[in-house]
Amino acid sequence: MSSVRLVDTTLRDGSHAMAHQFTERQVRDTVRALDTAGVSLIEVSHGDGLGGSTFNYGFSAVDERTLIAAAVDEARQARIAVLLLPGLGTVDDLRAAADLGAGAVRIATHCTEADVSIQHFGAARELGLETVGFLMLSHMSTPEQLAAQGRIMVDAGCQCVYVVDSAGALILEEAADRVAALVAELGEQVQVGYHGHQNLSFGVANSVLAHRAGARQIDGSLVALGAGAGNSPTEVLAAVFERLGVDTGVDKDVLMDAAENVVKPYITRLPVLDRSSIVQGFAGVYSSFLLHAERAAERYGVPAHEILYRVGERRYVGGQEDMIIDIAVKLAAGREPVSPRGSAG
Ligand SMILES: CC[C@H](O)CC(=O)C(=O)O
Ligand SMILES: [Mn+2]
Repeated sequence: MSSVRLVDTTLRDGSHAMAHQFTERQVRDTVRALDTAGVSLIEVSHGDGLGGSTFNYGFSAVDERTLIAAAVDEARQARIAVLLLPGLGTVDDLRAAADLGAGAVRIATHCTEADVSIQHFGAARELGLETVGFLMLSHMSTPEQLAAQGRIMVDAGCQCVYVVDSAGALILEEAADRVAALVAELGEQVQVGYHGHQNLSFGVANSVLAHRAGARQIDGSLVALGAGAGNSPTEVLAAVFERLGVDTGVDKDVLMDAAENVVKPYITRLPVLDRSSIVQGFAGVYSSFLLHAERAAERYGVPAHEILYRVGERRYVGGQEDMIIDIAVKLAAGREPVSPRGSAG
């Protein structure tokens, strides 16, 4: 029987959808439920990773170190992972997380910038952490380019490289081909993972194809709680892989219970497939830009989906959140033509 490891990111990618307002009680309850279900890796951090609580990205309600410590305290079998974006989080942040008991780090770079992670992978291995590399906005690179970037991460100490569909833009073989290229490049040496978003509704289907192409770690979030239209729902991934006879080691019924009774009651904004999130998938926009665009839209009286179309055209990447304001200001001043396509609905 083939197998796959389901990794849960409710408490990290879900932080975007919760505007980074997770409480310690929510984190404890969610970790306990995921741990009981048998999920072996649970990610907990500000949505933008260690050190993300800033004016640019949004302040956390509770210091992420308090949340990481609470997660470690609740987990019986699961390992707690943190996310780190080099340049935002530092090696000192990583040391602090390891001191709190985090056992894994996922180091995320734009899909063409793997070299900025080299120092961080080295430090993580010295700290004895499990290491994962995130190649974000993977739709912007060809399979071959991604494979070359994955090689850089692996040579630096990464044990699993992820195809990260940050924009929820990949459709079926576009996801599978990227996974297959990484598997071909990295061989048996390390694993390959897949992180999907639901903006075009392909999160789960792409995850199945990613597994068939050789991915051995797949991300999900309970109730799909995550940026944009959310992530592939962990409880659905568990049910689908069970139907396909793929061993996940998790109990889907416990996960469904956690989704219904633990996570759904605290969600302030359910992930939805609306015009803005569909435009994100269509135009290839970083999912975490959604709330930033909605806030700018309200402040400057312009449509959020128009802002997102412009962001897609300019291929902005994580860290360029301020450009969302720039576009909104220009749209409001009539200095950005509103495309017929964008205003049709
Ligand atoms: C800001 C980091 C980002 O949310 C990582 C991620 O989950 C993605 O790129 O999809
Ligand atoms: Mn994501």
